Amino acid sequence: MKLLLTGCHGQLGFELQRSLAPLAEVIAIGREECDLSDAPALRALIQTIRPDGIINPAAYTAVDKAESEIKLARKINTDAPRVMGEEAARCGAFVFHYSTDYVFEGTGTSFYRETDIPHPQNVYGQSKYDGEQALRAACTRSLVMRTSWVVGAHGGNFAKTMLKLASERESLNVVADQYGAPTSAALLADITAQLVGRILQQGDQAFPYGLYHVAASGVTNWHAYARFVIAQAMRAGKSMKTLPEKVQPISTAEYPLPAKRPANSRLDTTLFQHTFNLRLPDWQQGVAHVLQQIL
Ligand SMILES: NC(=O)C1=CN([C@@H]2O[C@H](COP(=O)(O)OP(=O)(O)OC[C@H]3O[C@@H](n4cnc5c(N)ncnc54)[C@H](OP(=O)(O)O)[C@@H]3O)[C@@H](O)[C@H]2O)C=CC1
Ligand SMILES: Cc1cn([C@H]2C[C@H](O)[C@@H](COP(=O)(O)OP(=O)(O)O[C@H]3O[C@@H](C)C(=O)[C@@H](O)[C@H]3O)O2)c(=O)[nH]c1=O
Ligand SMILES: [Mg+2]
Repeated sequence: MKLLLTGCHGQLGFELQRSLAPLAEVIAIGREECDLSDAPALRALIQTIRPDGIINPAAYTAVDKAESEIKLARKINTDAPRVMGEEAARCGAFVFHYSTDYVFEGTGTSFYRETDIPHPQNVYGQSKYDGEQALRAACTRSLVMRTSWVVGAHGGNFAKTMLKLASERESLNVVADQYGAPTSAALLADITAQLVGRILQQGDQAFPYGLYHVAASGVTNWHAYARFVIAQAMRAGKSMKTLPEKVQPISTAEYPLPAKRPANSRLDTTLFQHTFNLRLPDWQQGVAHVLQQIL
């Protein structure tokens, strides 16, 4: 089996290179090999490689910058998945794709299910939602995993930002009214490999393609998450200028940014866990493991 893996230098792409390696021949591409905003180049590449499967963790993930780079965000997050779906359908390949909690409006406190209607509040979220739809419409053999707050040892993320800021400043202000679950890139990569392995062994006649919510279990907010990360770093012997109790809880209104974030990013993962008979560990486990690697 031959797999085409995009975004191989990103958080998730890096972990997928590891987790997919024992299963198949993996052709891992980064921006150097193919600029995903160039649809004809992407089409040509897929036609040349003729993969059995496309795994697409590549995305435009700069949430605030997307507000002013709308066209580019749409090319990468909407048009590229559409092209992948069209070309996969043509060569009989399957597509695994990732999406985000930011497709939801984020009101209330209940856990979002796959049947809830998205209502993105920012350009990134809209471009990712449109990408899910475009891919699903173009290719029935596509699996979309919506996840949240991805954290990995390789690449940029909130936890690393907090470690850096806490080593430089005496105190930090972090929003305490946005709720969700940090999900480790390694967990998503391991799950992806499990599912690819099933297709490899059993074929995909009965494989339940579709849309699933896949995030670590439990819930936190960015403020509590920041405190957790700093406390773990101190336990590992790192000196921090900001002590966990010096991380001040603030409201979203007190931290204005170009892109509006959902206050509620809770994802209900029941459908995924039941369908695939896999369990999703608590967010703390994944974050602790990432921190062990970083620290
Ligand atoms: N990060 C998060 O918190 C969350 C992410 N997701 C989704 O999960 C998936 C993986 O995210 P994550 O690994 O964190 O993302 P990263 O930002 O870490 O990685 C994305 C990768 O995509 C590549 N890329 C961006 N633009 C292009 C382009 N024009 N051509 C080729 N490659 C490009 C980047 O390359 P380069 O390094 O050169 O920029 C980067 O390697 C994405 O679909 C994302 O939307 C979902 C929920 C939360
Ligand atoms: C750095 C910093 C951020 N914040 C706030 C801003 C924001 O509301 C929240 C998170 O900040 P970030 O900019 O790191 O998070 P953001 O880039 O919005 O993270 C999102 O990325 C995309 C790709 C996704 O798909 C989402 O699931 C989510 O992970 O923390 C503070 O309150 N204080 C700070 O010092
Ligand atoms: Mg960000």
